[in-house]
Amino acid sequence: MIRFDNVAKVYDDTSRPALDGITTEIDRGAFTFLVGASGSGKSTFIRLVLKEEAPSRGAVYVAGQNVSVIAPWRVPRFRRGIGVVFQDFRLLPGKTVFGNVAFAMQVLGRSRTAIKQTVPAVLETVGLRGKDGRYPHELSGGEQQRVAIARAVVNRPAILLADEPTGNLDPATSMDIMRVLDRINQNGTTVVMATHDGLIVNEMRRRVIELDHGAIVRDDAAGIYEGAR
Ligand SMILES: Nc1ncnc2c1ncn2[C@@H]1O[C@H](COP(=O)(O)OP(=O)(O)OP(=O)(O)O)[C@@H](O)[C@H]1O
Repeated sequence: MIRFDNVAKVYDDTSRPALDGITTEIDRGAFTFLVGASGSGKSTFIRLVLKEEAPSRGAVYVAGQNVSVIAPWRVPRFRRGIGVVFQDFRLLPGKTVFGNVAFAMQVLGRSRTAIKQTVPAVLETVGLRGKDGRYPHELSGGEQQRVAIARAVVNRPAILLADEPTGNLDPATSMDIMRVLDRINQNGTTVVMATHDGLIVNEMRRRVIELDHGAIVRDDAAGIYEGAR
């Protein structure tokens, strides 16, 4: 589903590569943790999958396609196949829970009927039944992240990328969010989650790819993470 073939990334204004010779493959339907200390390259990995950055060397393939050769006018359609969740939720403050999730369908021109059918079902999946009329400031952090996840998956992307999705949440709330991500993965979505939270990684027992200074230093099928080296 996602393949990195000897990928290096050097940002223009730095000399040290953010990613340095990464070769790895993530299967369709897998749940994969990307771990490592701050600055190890996790977010860069995610940005390359999204074609927000271009590799300086090597190639990134998503669903068999080399992302470097996707024409600019095709990039929006390419990104529609990928849901993204961030640490800071990034909800629209002036829209309700329903409105935030519906907006992701509206921008694709989906019908009102489709939106009315789909949004409640997705809110149910993330555990937000009954909260559809609330505004983001009326929700806990965990609930806001559930809205962000609902918005990311409402158009049924093949891949969900989560960059430190539990970074602003307490341990119990973080585990609730992990159960939501796990459910989405069970429904067939390939999930890649960047984190430095060893507690979560050790609880979930999924594949762990560990980065250190832009290189893969460990890749375990049902790994644990002791924390940053
Ligand atoms: N836009 C940029 N321009 C220049 N250098 C960058 C840019 N983005 C990241 N870097 C550098 O690339 C390296 C990897 O950063 P990256 O954000 O991918 O790491 P990370 O593992 O996601 O860290 P964090 O957990 O702190 O988000 C770091 O040295 C960082 O300073």
